[in-house]
Amino acid sequence: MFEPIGFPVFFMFLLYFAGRGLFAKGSICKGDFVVEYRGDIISDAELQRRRKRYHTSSAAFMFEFKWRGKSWCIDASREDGSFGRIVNDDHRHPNCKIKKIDMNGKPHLCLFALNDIKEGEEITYDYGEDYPWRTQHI
Ligand SMILES: C[S@@+](CC[C@H](N)C(=O)[O-])C[C@H]1O[C@@H](n2cnc3c(N)ncnc32)[C@H](O)[C@@H]1O
Repeated sequence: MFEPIGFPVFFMFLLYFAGRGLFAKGSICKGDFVVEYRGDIISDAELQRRRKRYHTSSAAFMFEFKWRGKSWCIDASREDGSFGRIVNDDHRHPNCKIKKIDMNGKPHLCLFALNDIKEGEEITYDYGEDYPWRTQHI
């Protein structure tokens, strides 16, 4: 698993429009690894099984993606204290980008800084699809 360098690097804060958000405790340089979106790495079949059991609040933590021609999902619905699952969406000015990293033949979703990030700035990335909140607040 990938660990952020120089822990503690983040703090959590409650945003009126998005629930919890992740914020930088110190400055982060462009290109730096920031945090991993951790959870269970599951197949598409397992995703369909879990989807039937989950409440929508848990389903919000299912990250679906394609990797090497197959559909995958990181299920981060468990409150395990990891930071990646707390990062919110910003499709206009994200400061991080998700990259798929191969580790022992399995995909890991890692966030890297798109630009220098200042202390106190919220960590964000573009979730990549259209989400209802994008038209609900500016
Ligand atoms: C992976 S969670 C992110 C952490 C979440 N804010 C929390 O409190 O646990 C994804 C959920 O956060 C909320 N969210 C993320 N980005 C948002 C945004 N820009 N505006 C409003 N809600 C957002 C949505 O409810 C979404 O389903």
